[in-house]
Order: sequence, then structure tokens, then C-alpha cells
Amino acid sequence: MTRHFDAAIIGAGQAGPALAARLTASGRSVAFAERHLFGGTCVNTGCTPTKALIASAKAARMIARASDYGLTLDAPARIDWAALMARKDRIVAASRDGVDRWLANMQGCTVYRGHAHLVGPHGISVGGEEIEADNIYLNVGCRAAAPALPGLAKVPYLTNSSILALEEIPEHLLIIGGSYVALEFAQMFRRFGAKVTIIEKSDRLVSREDPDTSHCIEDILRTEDILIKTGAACIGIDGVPGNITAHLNGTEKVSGSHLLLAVGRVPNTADLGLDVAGVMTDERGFIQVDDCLRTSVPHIWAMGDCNGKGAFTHTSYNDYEIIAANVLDRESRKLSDRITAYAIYIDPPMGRAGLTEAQAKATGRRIASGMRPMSRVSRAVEKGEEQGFMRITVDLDSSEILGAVIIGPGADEAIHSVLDMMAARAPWQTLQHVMHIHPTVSELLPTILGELKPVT
Ligand SMILES: Cc1cc2nc3c(=O)[nH]c(=O)nc-3n(C[C@H](O)[C@H](O)[C@H](O)COP(=O)(O)OP(=O)(O)OC[C@H]3O[C@@H](n4cnc5c(N)ncnc54)[C@H](O)[C@@H]3O)c2cc1C
Ligand SMILES: NC(=O)c1ccc[n+]([C@@H]2O[C@H](COP(=O)([O-])OP(=O)(O)OC[C@H]3O[C@@H](n4cnc5c(N)ncnc54)[C@H](O)[C@@H]3O)[C@@H](O)[C@H]2O)c1
Repeated sequence: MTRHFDAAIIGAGQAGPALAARLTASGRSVAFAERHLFGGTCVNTGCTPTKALIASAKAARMIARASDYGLTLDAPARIDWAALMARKDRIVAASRDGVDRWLANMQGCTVYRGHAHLVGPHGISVGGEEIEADNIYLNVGCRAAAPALPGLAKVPYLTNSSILALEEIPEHLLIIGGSYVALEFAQMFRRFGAKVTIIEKSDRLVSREDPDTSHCIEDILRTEDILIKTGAACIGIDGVPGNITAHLNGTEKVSGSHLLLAVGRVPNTADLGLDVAGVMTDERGFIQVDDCLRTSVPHIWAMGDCNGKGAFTHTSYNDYEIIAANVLDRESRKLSDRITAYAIYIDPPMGRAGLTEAQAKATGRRIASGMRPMSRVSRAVEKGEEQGFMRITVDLDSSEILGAVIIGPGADEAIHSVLDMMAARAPWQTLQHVMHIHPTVSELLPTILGELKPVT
């Protein structure tokens, strides 16, 4: 028998559970389908486990640098891989179980554990049961891409999921890709003692960023003896477990014990029955949505990574807020109101808000930037973490803050000073006149706004 609900949500990622809570609180009945692990990518194979491991890696790095701080160790620290992974697993399990319990105990929410797919505009089949819902919300996320590289199918390779279950530290980790996933795992495994080689096809790492940002990040990684091969499209792979060779540009090869693919993500939409319901996707499989995250079928909405409009936990959660505002609060919050913001959790981290300097320049506006290296930021010097810089870019005519980048200690937090001012649409002079706390990285933001130089 088909059971009817006011709403159905597919996928317990970063948007679905919070939306279920709002929908049920408004008196609506909700069917919730999750086929694998509650909490999705962020909790199980993304942010949470990687940031837990990065914390261990930071501790290892600080111990290795003990003498820089005037400390003498009687013996070098040993990595207890099992204990370190157990810490990560405990943190992940607590978070996952929290989401699972939250949904299971939610009044008005019926949880289905299984793969769900659309069988009509309102119909869903999940784990052999048929349900129907007035409105459907898709939060199905993405998975690691595995491009059709010659030879790849014949060698064992790791993704962001399987690398988190390794039973030992690789001797030499080859990483294909040179962006978020690659860099966070590269530095972490280097700090755990692995030799690491990054293979990136663009001519610089994180090529969406300004060139000086890429070069600064390359310097940070090279300081720790991470090998970086840019302009190096991997055109083939061969080898056996424990000895894998990547062939680059047809001219060079590099061998390692393990291979990690970090070349982007593909949406989990091919097995969702979208065509049956008439939901349109783009050529890469991302679900097409309008500015309020409605799909081509008006009662079906798509949120999180699967709509291709963001690829972060905070963008997924913001999608939930946009949908809740439109559906439940009669507020017209929109995707286009969102200011780009993200961090890369290398150490020191990079925090970004708004446009890069190159993007700001490309708008054709009259712009200026203020910048300062971390070597001239007291807090960074005192912490012994002088790599990095900060830059803020403004519109000289409207006084708008257009964007900022901070690479340095606490940059992932400090960037919010700029982001919040941008959200408030405050002119840059407002930020310049705020008294900031000393000694912090943020206290130099007003200073660099007093040293703006036109960008031509
Ligand atoms: C290694 C790594 C590190 C990351 N670190 C960060 C970070 O530090 N900060 C940050 O902001 N972002 C980070 N991200 C990105 C972040 O994890 C994702 O953007 C975020 O998790 C996306 O959430 P989502 O809600 O779109 O979907 P997901 O969290 O991917 O959840 C989708 C859920 O849907 C389920 N599902 C899929 N299809 C079906 C179906 N047919 N039926 C039932 N259930 C289904 C899946 O099992 C999954 O549980 C990281 C990603 C990776 C890979
Ligand atoms: N700190 C964070 O917030 C965080 C951390 C990890 C992941 N994420 C999210 O996960 C998503 C996926 O990250 P990602 O790093 O896998 O993807 P990405 O799309 O950001 O980068 C992929 C990189 O791989 C390179 N590449 C592609 N094919 C290649 C080839 N054949 N040879 C060599 N290089 C190749 C690309 O040029 C690019 O630099 C990101 O969009 C990000 O939003 C976020």
C-alpha cells in the first residue's frame, strides 16, 4: 500500500535533517530516506574525519618543531596510527549517531533506511516500500570522481572515503589533483611520516585562486618536503599494490606505494529516477535549480552538492535555510544573495570571502587592494607561524568590500570579520574604523585598509 506524506526528503546530508526538523515542527508529516550513513559526506568521509586527523597532524608537526620553541624532547614522538584513527572514528561516530537519533526520535518523521528513487512526480520507492509526497526535497550529495585514466581500473586506488580506513601509513602517497582534498590529505600524511607527491594538471595548485595565493600554498607545502608536480596531467597509471606508477605528460613518471584520487566529485543523481519525474539535470548530472532551489518540477527541490551551486557543508546548510525561508516562512531568501566563503584546512589555513583579486579586476570596476605578509603580523610572529599573507580588495567608487584572502594562523576564523562586513553591505571604511583586539591576525585588517593601492 502506498503511504502518503506531506513531504519526503532523500539523503541525510547537511540540509535534509535540519529541513525535516522545520517541516515536522510546522505540523507536516515527513518521510526521510537515507541509504547509507547518516550525516552524509561531511560527517563520515569529509569535514569531520579530515579535521580530526588534521588536528593530530598539527600536534605531530608542533612536536617535530619543538626546538623552534625552546623545548628539548628526549625522544622523537611516535605516531600511534591505531590510536589516532580511533580518535577520529570516535568523533565521527558521535556525530553520525547524533544525526541518526535526531531523525529517529523526531515526531512526525518516518525514517526509511534504503536506496530511494523517484517512480513518478510524487512517487518514491525506498527499500521495497512505495510512498507518495506532496513535496520532495533531494539532498543526495556527491561522491569522488574516478576519471577514465588509462590503466586506472587495473591498479588499487584510494578515494577520500577509503583512505580514511587505511590500516597503516603509506610509505609514499601519490595524489592526483591539487585542490582541497589533495592538499589537506597531502600535508596530513606528510606530517604522519609518509613521503607525498602531488600531481596537478594545472600550472599551479588551487588554480581558482589568485596566482600569489597558489604560490604561497605551494611554498607552505614545500617547506615540509611535499613534492609538487604542476602542469602534470596524469595520462596513465600502472603497477601493482604497493608499487604504483603515474605517467605524466608522456615524458615523466613517478612511483609510490599508494595512489589517492582527488580530482573532484560527481553527483549521486544517475540512479535517482529523475527522468521519470521530469527533473532536469545538466550535462554533468547536477540537478538544475532556480534561485530558490526549485527544480524543473515545481514541487521538487534540490539542496546541497547535488545541485552544483556549492560544494561545502555551509553551502548545503545555507540551501536548507533558503528552502525553509521560501516554503515555511514566506521569506524570499535567494541563492544569489549568498557571498562565496570557504577555507582550505592546510596549516596555516586559507580563508576566503567574496571575489579573488583577479575576479574583482575582471568586473571592470576601479579596485584597490591592501595586503600584508604574515611575517609582519605580530600574532603570527609570536606563534612562530609566519608563512602566509592577507589581502582585502575594495571598489574605489562604491566603497564596497569585494573580497579577501587570509593565509595564516586562524585565517579560517579571521576571514569572518570581512565576510560579516560584506553581508552587512558596510563600506570598507567601517571595517577600517573598528577597534580590533591585540594581538590577533584580524587586527591588521583595518591597517591594510589604510594602505590600499590601486590594482590596474
Ligand atoms: C575529504 C573531504 C573533506 C571536506 N571538508 C570540508 C570542509 O572542511 N568544510 C566544508 O564546508 N566542506 C567540506 N567538504 C565538502 C562537504 O563534505 C560537502 O560539501 C557536504 O558534505 C555536502 O553535503 P550534502 O548535504 O550536499 O550531501 P552529503 O553530505 O553528501 O549527503 C548526501 C546523503 O544522501 C545519501 N543518498 C544519496 N543518494 C541516495 C538515495 N538515492 N537514497 C537515499 N539516500 C541517498 C547519501 O548516502 C548521503 O548520506 C569536504 C569533502 C570531502 C570529500
Ligand atoms: N576545506 C574544505 O571546505 C573542503 C575540503 C575538501 C573538499 N572540499 C570540497 O570537495 C570538493 C572536491 O574537492 P577536490 O579537491 O576533489 O576537487 P576540485 O574540483 O576542487 O579539484 C580537483 C583538482 O584536480 C585536478 N585534476 C583533475 N584531473 C586531473 C588529472 N587527470 N591529473 C591531474 N590533476 C587533475 C584539477 O585541476 C583540480 O585542481 C571541492 O569542490 C570542495 O568544495 C572542501
